Amino acid sequence: MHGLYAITPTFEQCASDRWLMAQTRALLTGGVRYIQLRDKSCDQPRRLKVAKALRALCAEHEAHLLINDDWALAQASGAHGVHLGQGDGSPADARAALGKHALIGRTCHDSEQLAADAVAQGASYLAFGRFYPSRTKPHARPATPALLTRAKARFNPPLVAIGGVNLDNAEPLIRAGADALALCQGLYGSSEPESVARAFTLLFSVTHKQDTP
Ligand SMILES: Cc1ncc(COP(=O)(O)OP(=O)(O)O)c(N)n1
Ligand SMILES: Cc1nc(C(=O)O)sc1CCOP(=O)(O)O
Repeated sequence: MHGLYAITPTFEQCASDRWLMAQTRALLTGGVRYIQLRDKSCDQPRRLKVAKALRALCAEHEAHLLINDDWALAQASGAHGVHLGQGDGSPADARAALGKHALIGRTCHDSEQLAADAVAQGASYLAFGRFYPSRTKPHARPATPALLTRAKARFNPPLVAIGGVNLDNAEPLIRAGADALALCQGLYGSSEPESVARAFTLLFSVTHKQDTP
């Protein structure tokens, strides 16, 4: 896993499902490789309908769909995987349900111990954050880029950095060891989503080139 990872606004925050699809299409065209459906509603029929539509859009762009919190919805919609917070059940159970190829992400906040637990339970990637103040999740626990560097040296799975990331503050996270950057506001909040996604793709490639001896 590497590159740009877009997290949808909740249904409550979306102007409409049509808007969500149009914005997602633009982000995928701009180079986003992973989409996470993050919705907190109990509207199961709508959640399934949107998940299936996002799954089809991702297929058109050879991108991956993950579902936040809910591996049963991932299974029902044919998504590629699930993102699990600390209260969302174990990666091992999700792996048993979704199979060996599923992408299973785990929130590790600012903790190497949580990351070690996630690795032991078969997580596909480790998510650390938040790195900057986040309007999407104002009370998220702060983490620092130095944690990414330590985690890079210690763990094999890819590292995802999340929280308040934008084009102006992303570079130190890539340099510190983030394989992927996960953003909600910085991508879905943009009036020019395709251009912003392209600019991130360029930033990844320039930063990696500069870091290669
Ligand atoms: C890539 C990524 N990292 C962290 C989170 C946070 O997930 P979680 O701890 O489950 O919190 P909520 O998203 O459910 O509020 C994430 N969603 N994605
Ligand atoms: C969903 C989420 N989880 C976080 C964590 O630190 O665990 S920060 C966050 C919000 C990400 O959205 P934005 O890019 O708009 O800040």
